[in-house]
Amino acid sequence: MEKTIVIATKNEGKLREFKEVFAKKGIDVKSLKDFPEHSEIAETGLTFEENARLKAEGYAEVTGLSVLADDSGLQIDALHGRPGIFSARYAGNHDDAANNAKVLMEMGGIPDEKRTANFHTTLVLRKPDGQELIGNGDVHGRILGVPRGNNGFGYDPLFYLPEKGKTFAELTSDEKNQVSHRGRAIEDLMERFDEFWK
Ligand SMILES: O=c1nc[nH]c2c1ncn2[C@H]1C[C@H](O)[C@@H](COP(=O)(O)OP(=O)(O)OP(=O)(O)O)O1
Ligand SMILES: [Mg+2]
Repeated sequence: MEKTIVIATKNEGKLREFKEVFAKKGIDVKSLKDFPEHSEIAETGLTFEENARLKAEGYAEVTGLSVLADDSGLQIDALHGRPGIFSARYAGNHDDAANNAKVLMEMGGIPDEKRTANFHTTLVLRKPDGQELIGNGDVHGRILGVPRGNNGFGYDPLFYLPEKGKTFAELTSDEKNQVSHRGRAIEDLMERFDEFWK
């Protein structure tokens, strides 16, 4: 039985979260750092699933191993679901501070009760033979007017979880993994993982 999964992301924040969760499950994970040749995959899909699949396929070619790719983003109701699949390149390309500033500017003047949003993750796990396992996860919260907290990455300082009374950036990584879109997508995938992996 093959034992290694390559986490095919260039995002250090995602990689940290995946490593924590998979280590607890006793699964050996590698990252793109273990493979010297890996140019970035263009995310030309129209959905999270299409983009995750493009990354899984692209990096499977590079590594020849089983690959897990994540496509995720923040969907803000008042912005009609934006930034959505464009979350990483909303303002600057992979510039978290610029992306957060753009969201805050666009949300200016929108009252608390209309600041609802959700984070979404779609995971595509692809075996070398092309078989796929897909997982999805969502978490609902609100967009603050002022960033709070120093943990996490991306839009975490703006994403407030009412039931915790904290933003994602104020949670420990364990706490975040228990409730986050990514944590839930991993759980969703894991429900069917054993059957897929054997
Ligand atoms: O838990 C999260 N907490 C805060 N922000 C998050 C989270 N999860 C996704 N995000 C944001 C970051 C990025 O702006 C976009 C994902 O874009 P996405 O293309 O999936 O990832 P990426 O380009 O950073 O790395 P890669 O494509 O190599 O996996 O959504
Ligand atoms: Mg990306």
